[in-house]
Amino acid sequence: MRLVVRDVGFTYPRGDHPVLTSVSCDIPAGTAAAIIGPSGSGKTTLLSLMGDLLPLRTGSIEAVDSRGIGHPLAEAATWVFQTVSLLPARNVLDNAAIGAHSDGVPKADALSRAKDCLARVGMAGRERDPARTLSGGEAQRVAIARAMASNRPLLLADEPTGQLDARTSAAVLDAMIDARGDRTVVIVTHDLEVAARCDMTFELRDGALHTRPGRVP
Ligand SMILES: Nc1ncnc2c1ncn2[C@@H]1O[C@H](COP(=O)(O)OP(=O)(O)OP(=O)(O)O)[C@@H](O)[C@H]1O
Repeated sequence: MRLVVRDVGFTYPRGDHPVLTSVSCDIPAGTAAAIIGPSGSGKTTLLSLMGDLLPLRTGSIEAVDSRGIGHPLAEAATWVFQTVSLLPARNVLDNAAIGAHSDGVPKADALSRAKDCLARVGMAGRERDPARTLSGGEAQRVAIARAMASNRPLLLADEPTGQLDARTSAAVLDAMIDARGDRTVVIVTHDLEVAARCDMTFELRDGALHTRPGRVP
C-alpha cells in the first residue's frame, strides 16, 4: 500500500501553536520508512494521523493500492505502540495471533503465522507462557510479532524497539523489515541505528518533513 501525505497541518484542540505545518511525503508500497526528529517535534502526532487515530483537518493522507484505489487508513493500518498492551492472562501465541484472527484470518492460519513471527523475533519456545510473565522487551517483541502476523498492508510503529538492547533491537527490526513483502512500514524512532536499517528516512523539523539519505550501504 502506497502512503501519500500532502500538506498536512495539525494543531491540538487546546494547543497554542501548530505541531505540523505542512507535511508531505510519498512512501511507495513495500518500503520501510523511518521518521526521526527532536522530542516534541510531532512524530507520534504524524503517525497517529497516518493511522486515523487523530482526525485530519488540513491536507490529505491516502493509502493507495496497486490499482490506484484508496483504502480507509484505520482498516489498512496495524500498530506497534510505544506502550505495549497484551492480554495478560492469555499466552504469548494467542496474543501474537489475535490481530490476524480478528481481521478474519482462520484461527489455525493465524496461530501458525503467529508462531512463525514469534520465531523471527526470537520468542520461539515461549508460545505457552502467559503474557503477564514477560519482561518489557519480550512483551514488545510479542507486539511486533502480532503486527507482523496481521494481514494489514500498513504497519505503523512508534519506537517499537525502545525497550530492547541494541543487538536485539537490530535483529528484531531486520526481521520486521525483511518480512514486510508488499507491506509499507513506517517507524518513528529517536535511534539513528534504527533509521539506518530503513529504506527511507524523513526528519520532522519545524512542522515539516525533510528527506534524509536512506539505508546505510
Ligand atoms: N493531546 C495533546 N494535546 C495537546 N498537545 C499535545 C497532545 N499530544 C501531544 N501534544 C504536543 O504536541 C507536540 C508533539 O508531540 P508528539 O508526541 O507528536 O511529539 P514526538 O516528536 O513524538 O515527541 P517524542 O519524541 O518526545 O515522543 C508536543 O509539543 C506535545 O506536547
